Amino acid sequence: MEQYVIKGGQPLEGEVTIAGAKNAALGILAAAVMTDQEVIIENVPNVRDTRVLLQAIQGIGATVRYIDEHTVSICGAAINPNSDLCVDDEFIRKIRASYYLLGALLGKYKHSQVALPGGCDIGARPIDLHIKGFEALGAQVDIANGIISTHAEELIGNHIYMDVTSVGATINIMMAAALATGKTTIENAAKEPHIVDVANFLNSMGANIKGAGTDVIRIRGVKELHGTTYSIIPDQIEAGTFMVAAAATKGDVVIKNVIPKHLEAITSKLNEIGAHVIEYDDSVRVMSDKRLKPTNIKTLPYPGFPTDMQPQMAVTLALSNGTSIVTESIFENRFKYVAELARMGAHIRVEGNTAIIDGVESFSGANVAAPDLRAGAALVIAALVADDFSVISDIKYIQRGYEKFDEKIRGLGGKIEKVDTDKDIQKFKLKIG
Ligand SMILES: CC(=O)N[C@H]1[C@@H](OP(=O)(O)OP(=O)(O)OC[C@H]2O[C@@H](n3ccc(=O)[nH]c3=O)[C@H](O)[C@@H]2O)O[C@H](CO)[C@@H](O)[C@@H]1O
Ligand SMILES: C=C(OP(=O)(O)O)C(=O)O
Repeated sequence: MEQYVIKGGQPLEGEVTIAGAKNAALGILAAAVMTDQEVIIENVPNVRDTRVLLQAIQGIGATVRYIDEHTVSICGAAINPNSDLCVDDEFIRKIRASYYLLGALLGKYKHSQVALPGGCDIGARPIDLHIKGFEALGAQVDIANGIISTHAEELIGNHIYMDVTSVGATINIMMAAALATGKTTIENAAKEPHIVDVANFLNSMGANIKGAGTDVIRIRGVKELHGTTYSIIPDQIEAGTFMVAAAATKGDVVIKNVIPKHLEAITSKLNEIGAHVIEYDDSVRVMSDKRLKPTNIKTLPYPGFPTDMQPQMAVTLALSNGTSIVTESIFENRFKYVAELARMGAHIRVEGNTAIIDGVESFSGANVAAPDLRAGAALVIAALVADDFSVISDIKYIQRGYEKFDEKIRGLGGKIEKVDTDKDIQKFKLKIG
């Protein structure tokens, strides 16, 4: 089983290039099957979730071809509309974004079947808003034997109000409505950068979507979509993770291929706690040379502080010179890293959706397990700061969303290696000393 072994204490220094956004890629790859023409998608992050989704897309009959490591060609022409279009296997059940195939296939073929989604175990994660959205467009939705099925004679545009802001439901409804008859309005839509990216992608295929990035999205259905070439935006969360890692290790890192506007919530918190962030056109530089200050954080939908950055920032605050309060308002089970971090000497108390963090001067290396994707990344940051060696197991979660994470950290001087066996761990320890 792959693990990371890390020797902490080295400030991260140098330059790192950020991959395409996982959460935009997942929507865009699914939406690519909505035309029979070839779609070429550039800047696709080569992570486990995108590979699993591409396999599923191939599984329903589409032609999928890697042009290079980050460029994928998808052609839906060979999909048989009369097949059951059923997407289900042990891998697809583990990812969240499998549900985008529900909206994409429903829009194009007026029916779809997908296994109930998985994704990180960070809360109950219901899909009622997706279902209500499809039903509002005239689809019948059923769940049986772990499969969600949709079916419609015709999809008809409607006015949809979402009582909870949901990234997934906004994207799913947008995809289905793009090929519905008439006009759909989504009110209280999510505004994350990946919503805008999926909308821009669909528009580049001939869809008519306006207002993405605001809380009212208006979609005028079109008869069909056509092929396109499209480049995915940089990953806001991967960039934020390296920003926080630079600050936590008292390093100096230039993070390249980013959209600084998407990072504002993270930049402003890092500046507030005493790190120094400089923004350039498509990069940011994060520097820190002293112990950081505490602060309070509340996760919120974009443009608020992203829940996907909460664990990484909490690790940084756990090393600050005071008490911080972190409130998680999106997912009810996103503090699972706290027990692991305690093994490294962190002082964090969780009460409901709040973590009270009393900063400590340093962490000590420990053997810990990644409970989910971002918590895993947070534990890597903690290990990069800790005295001595740490071993992080269950890195399969981290690999869901970070491309070449260990390689990129090594490029910044971090002492990390991906290993398989205890013998490899001993070898690393002897090498690093
Ligand atoms: C693949 C992907 O893009 N995942 C991201 C997406 O997840 P995901 O799309 O699952 O997250 P949502 O934005 O839908 O969830 C936000 C909140 O709405 C609730 N909700 C959601 C749908 C629904 O039908 N009913 C309902 O009550 C959820 O339980 C949660 O409390 O956005 C999250 C919030 O930014 C991120 O943490 C995830 O990284
Ligand atoms: C929670 C995440 O992903 P998913 O929604 O795919 O589980 C994430 O990217 O942090």
